[in-house]
Amino acid sequence: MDEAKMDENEWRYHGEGNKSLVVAHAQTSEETFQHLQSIVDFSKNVMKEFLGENYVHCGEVVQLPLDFVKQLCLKIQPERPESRCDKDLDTLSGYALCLPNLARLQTYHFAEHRPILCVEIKPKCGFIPFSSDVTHEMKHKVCRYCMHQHLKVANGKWKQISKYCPLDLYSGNKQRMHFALKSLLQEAQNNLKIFKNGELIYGCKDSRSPAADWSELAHHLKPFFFPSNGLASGPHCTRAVIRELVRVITRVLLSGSDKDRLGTLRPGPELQGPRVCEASPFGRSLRHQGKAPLEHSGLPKGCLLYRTLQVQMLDLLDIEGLYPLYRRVERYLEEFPEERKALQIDGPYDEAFYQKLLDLSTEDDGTVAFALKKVQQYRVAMTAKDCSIMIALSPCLQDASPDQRPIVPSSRSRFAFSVSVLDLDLKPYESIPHQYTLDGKIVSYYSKAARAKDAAVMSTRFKESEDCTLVLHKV
Ligand SMILES: O=P(O)(O)O[C@@H]1[C@@H](OP(=O)(O)O)[C@H](OP(=O)(O)O)[C@H](O)[C@H](OP(=O)(O)O)[C@H]1OP(=O)(O)O
Ligand SMILES: Nc1ncnc2c1ncn2[C@@H]1O[C@H](COP(=O)(O)OP(=O)(O)OP(=O)(O)O)[C@@H](O)[C@H]1O
Repeated sequence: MDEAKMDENEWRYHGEGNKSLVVAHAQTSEETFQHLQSIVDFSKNVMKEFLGENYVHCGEVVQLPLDFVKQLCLKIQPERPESRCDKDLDTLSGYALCLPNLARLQTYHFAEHRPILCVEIKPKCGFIPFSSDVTHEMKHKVCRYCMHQHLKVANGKWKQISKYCPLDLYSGNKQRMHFALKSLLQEAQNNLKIFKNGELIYGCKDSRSPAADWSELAHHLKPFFFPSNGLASGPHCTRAVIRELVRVITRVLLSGSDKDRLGTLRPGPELQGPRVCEASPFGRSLRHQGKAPLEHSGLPKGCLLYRTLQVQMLDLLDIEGLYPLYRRVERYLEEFPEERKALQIDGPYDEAFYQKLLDLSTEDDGTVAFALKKVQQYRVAMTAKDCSIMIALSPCLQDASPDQRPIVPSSRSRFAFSVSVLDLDLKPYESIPHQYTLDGKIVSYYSKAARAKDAAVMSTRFKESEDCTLVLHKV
């Protein structure tokens, strides 16, 4: 074992069974501090540059008294979902990341006494890979999210397949975006949460969570969207409130000015792959109706969805093209382990790190430098594929004087709003082999499921056609 870990003060009691006593090695406080600081640096020097400063809140590393941390952990333990309780909280280092509460307005602090609605969306990957390294034809037709749904349901992570498809949300087409948001509202999984005054009122924790209740949600939302009229309750009211919510969120998602400092990625890789996922029920229903190819109005360049998609598309090679490059870096590190620091694999995530990400060339000159650049771009892209968007909305009075604050109107009210991104810690280098294996599993499971479905459709058709089979006997 590593000599550096031979200090008994860094070990602590973990648990014991009949035969074994388990002690666990704790990271030193210094390591924890460095790790948290690298998250802040990455947000500040990379994500803020790419996504724009209005959307990214980097936070800061703070030191807390250990007693306070211990008491806090005990206090919140009963509220943690069971599925997360296998992860221990760090109660030893005394360091934590302090972030603003993004469920509140980030633009308008003096309105904090006003009620706040916050919608959190984890949109996932918004494009279909166009890389020529992709070997599975299915990956050029169906997006990863839609394929992954089948595996997640089979594994019991979620109860049923969602109709949400990220390509609909990222389309910039209002109709498709409405469909995507409604689908999220039907089957929130871990892609949608709604908070009222900071308290979670909608969204599920795991597959055991009760089914979504729209009328209860509408009851919470009604005062925001229909503040002064006595819109009756019942299904009509529920539909009206949900419709307003979907429209307002769509408007906010399409907002954002080109004038905000745009990341240097612009004009960045243009969307090359298909713009519609074959598994999206929206696309399928249009195809069945024999309607023309879907209109793609595109996202306005200033909006957060556009910027996030640009960063996601730093994954130009797909995991299939990336994995051999990762192996190249690995072989180099096996030979020269001391080079890990110089390669900046674990940071520092500084200006130099950011600058290297901007080179989008895909011409492989066989060097470790090329492989490393693509690996780092892939890690950044994966981070953007897994981040969440927080939209905070607070009603403003009809007669409030117009100023610089962004305002979104709904049919009966107006909201001051802010949009922020969260969960921007860079995906670890070590997770690349896992990504590669998972990708294979997702595609092969989906292909099997799709084949089984095709077979079922064929057999129904066959049965239907049996009704009018003519059996001709030889004479
Ligand atoms: O691989 P995916 O697409 O399933 O994404 C994982 C997420 O699952 P999801 O598909 O959103 O339900 C997963 O979400 P949950 O923890 O399951 O809610 C994590 O965000 C995970 O990131 P990390 O490994 O914790 O840094 C995510 O892993 P990464 O692939 O981003 O590393
Ligand atoms: N600054 C914040 N303000 C308000 N809520 C937050 C903030 N940061 C995190 N949250 C809430 O906590 C949840 C978990 O945070 P986060 O996604 O950063 O954790 P994670 O462990 O990185 O998650 P993942 O499993 O997606 O990797 C978020 O979905 C959000 O609801």
